[in-house]
Amino acid sequence: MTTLLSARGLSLTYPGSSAPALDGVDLDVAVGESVAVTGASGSGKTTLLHCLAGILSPTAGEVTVATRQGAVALGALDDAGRSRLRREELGFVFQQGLLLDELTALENVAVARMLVGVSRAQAEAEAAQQLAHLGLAGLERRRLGELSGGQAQRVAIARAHVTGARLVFADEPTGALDSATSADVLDVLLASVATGRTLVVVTHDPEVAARCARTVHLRDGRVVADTADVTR
Ligand SMILES: Nc1ncnc2c1ncn2[C@@H]1O[C@H](COP(=O)(O)OP(=O)(O)OP(=O)(O)O)[C@@H](O)[C@H]1O
Repeated sequence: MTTLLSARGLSLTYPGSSAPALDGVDLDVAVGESVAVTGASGSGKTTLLHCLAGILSPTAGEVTVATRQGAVALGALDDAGRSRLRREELGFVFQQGLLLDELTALENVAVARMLVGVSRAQAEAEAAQQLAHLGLAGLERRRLGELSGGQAQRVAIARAHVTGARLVFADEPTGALDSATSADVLDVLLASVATGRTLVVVTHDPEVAARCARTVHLRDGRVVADTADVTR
């Protein structure tokens, strides 16, 4: 097992809060795993995802990511370094947020490559290829608002994948979708796991969790169950 992501003793207390949102989480994620993070509302799922991805800095503990340049401790990076690591190494699929309604599908995907210095022409060529791969050929010039929820999530996945990210974080990626469209979006995410990507997905949806190889369950900011403990 090759570890891609490792968290040790992760704790985070938000300013002004008396209770920790995360309380001593240890987690190792191996290359090629699909991990569902579940738990009741307020149990710390999104906070954990954001700490694992370097969006939030924990109050205590450390996250290490195996990048293409070797192992990197997120705590050793400054804000700019963490932003760069996110752009170059990680993919994000959130329920809403990263995509811009006023841009076309193609532009929304291409921007992820342009942010790392790739020319517009090259970025758009790569974006078109990624969109076609995810079944969106012919819709490249549609603005996001002209796509269905499921199509928009495919654009988000294309954006996460176009960078070559090996590690994809998804936060309630099917939260706004009906069950047939949810299953379809999950098919796309899991197909990418079958080709070697690693997926960490925060979800309330038991069907999403059931289709992931592993479930990590949080309560009050702690891991209280991890199916890897049973299967390893
Ligand atoms: N920016 C913030 N400032 C203060 N407290 C916060 C902030 N974000 C989250 N919290 C608190 O931290 C705890 C964990 O929140 P978090 O969003 O991680 O939970 P969650 O499991 O993702 O919840 P949900 O399923 O409702 O999205 C909650 O008690 C929440 O109220």
